[in-house]
Amino acid sequence: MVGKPERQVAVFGAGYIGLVTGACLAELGHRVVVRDIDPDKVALLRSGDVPIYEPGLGDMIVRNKERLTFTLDLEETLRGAEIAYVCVDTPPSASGDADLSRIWSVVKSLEGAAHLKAVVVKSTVPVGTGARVRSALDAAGLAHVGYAANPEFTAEGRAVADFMRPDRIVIGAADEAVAQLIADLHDGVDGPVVVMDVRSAEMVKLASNALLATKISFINEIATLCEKTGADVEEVARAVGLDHRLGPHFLRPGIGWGGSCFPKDSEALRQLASNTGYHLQLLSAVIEVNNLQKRRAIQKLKDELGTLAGMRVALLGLTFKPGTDDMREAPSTVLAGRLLAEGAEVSCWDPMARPGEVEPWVSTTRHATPEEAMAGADAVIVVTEWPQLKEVDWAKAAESMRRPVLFDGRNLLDPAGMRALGYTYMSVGRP
Ligand SMILES: NC(=O)C1=CN([C@@H]2O[C@H](COP(=O)(O)OP(=O)(O)OC[C@H]3O[C@@H](n4cnc5c(N)ncnc54)[C@H](O)[C@@H]3O)[C@@H](O)[C@H]2O)C=CC1
Ligand SMILES: O=C(O)[C@H]1O[C@H](OP(=O)(O)OP(=O)(O)OC[C@H]2O[C@@H](n3ccc(=O)[nH]c3=O)[C@H](O)[C@@H]2O)[C@H](O)[C@@H](O)[C@@H]1O
Repeated sequence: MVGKPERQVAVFGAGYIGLVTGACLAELGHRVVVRDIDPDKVALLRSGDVPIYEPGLGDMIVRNKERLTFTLDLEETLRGAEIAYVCVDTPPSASGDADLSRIWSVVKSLEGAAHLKAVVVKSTVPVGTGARVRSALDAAGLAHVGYAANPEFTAEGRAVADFMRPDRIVIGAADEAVAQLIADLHDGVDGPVVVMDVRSAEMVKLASNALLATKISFINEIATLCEKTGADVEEVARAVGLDHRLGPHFLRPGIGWGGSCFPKDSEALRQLASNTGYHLQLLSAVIEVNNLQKRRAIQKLKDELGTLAGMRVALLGLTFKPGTDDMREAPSTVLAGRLLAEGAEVSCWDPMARPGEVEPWVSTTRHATPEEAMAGADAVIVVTEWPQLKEVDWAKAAESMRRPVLFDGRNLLDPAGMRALGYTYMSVGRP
């Protein structure tokens, strides 16, 4: 740690974001206590294990074990803490609005922590949440404690690297000294600090995710049109992305976006608008295109096979993207559900997923290798572009299938090569 003083930080939530935040702040030289209410998670962390898969995280936790502790205990969390970071989950509620109950539970637990200098919300929240937290802190006699929004932009599978080298650190605060305190906490992080008011910082997070999702839905619609007109979306996306005003990122067509954030955050932003009486037309279309994209994959198979009833379909990859074990809102779940509803049998493979004993996974058979999942199948769908799929002996796998029908939902494989192996090959927006 160079320059800025070392701080004592309390982190609430030992999930993807809380763990990465806690570990990275410890790496920067701060003393960090991470609290969770899940006893199993805390026990695992205390035993030296990491409950999630995130590259580099385990090593970072071990490296900083003198400065980084995990606890269930509130008093231990807050003892000597100067800054309280709120990193709890904000899942969708039945209405589509973000469920902030865990945020309120943490804010309530801060009552009495008069020694804090600042409370910082990192969780993704609707615009206006900070103002409500501010009022709650004031009402709890903590008017002297600063407040900041510090939304997180890391992507799973590269969260540690993203945290240490972000495109920007956004800090929303009404008070300059509080903004400076949080900026100083990031001393050693390689990225620009952008300070603004709290509401704008909250909006930056939601707008960023919505725009990323928009780019993907846009290219997926263009892919559909490519299929109808004979153009190749991969060529189109490559050349469109060369325009520096548009950029090459988030133009990969596929079976639709999923994950713990795009689906919930886009819906939460839509509902935030609805709550003000405004209908976000563009974002609504972005969500609709994404929902259709997953169903279109199943329709394509149905068209090819005549029926899905009684067919065995192999799903290769289950997590919402490679490099993570996260199954939240994974497109594979919709595909499996639709296939089962059509009367198909589902076999699957994934190197990381933890689907658990819930529908639709309880009715599927999981295999140790892609080849095993494909043996005897009538069709196979590449759902997640795991690098392992590049190593599959596709020729042998084709022979082992009842019918070598392949829907490449991530445009991972070479169409001509796969057709030469005997596959009836379909992909997203490529001839
Ligand atoms: N997962 C990601 O890559 C990103 C997530 N975010 C946002 O960060 C927030 C957290 O997301 P994740 O880490 O993915 O969620 P998560 O579900 O992995 O972790 C949340 C943790 O908070 C714990 N928790 C709940 N109530 C608590 C309380 N009262 N005190 C202490 N711990 C409590 C839960 O037991 C859980 O371990 C969400 O708002 C999400 O939208 C933002 C950017 C990226
Ligand atoms: O708020 C969040 O939680 C995070 O959400 C996303 O990160 P993440 O969900 O981890 O993963 P992404 O790499 O963005 O992928 C999201 C989904 O979009 C899909 N995707 C992504 C890019 C693309 O070109 N095409 C495409 O279909 C992926 O397959 C995946 O299903 C954002 O990239 C992060 O900046 C943000 O912090």
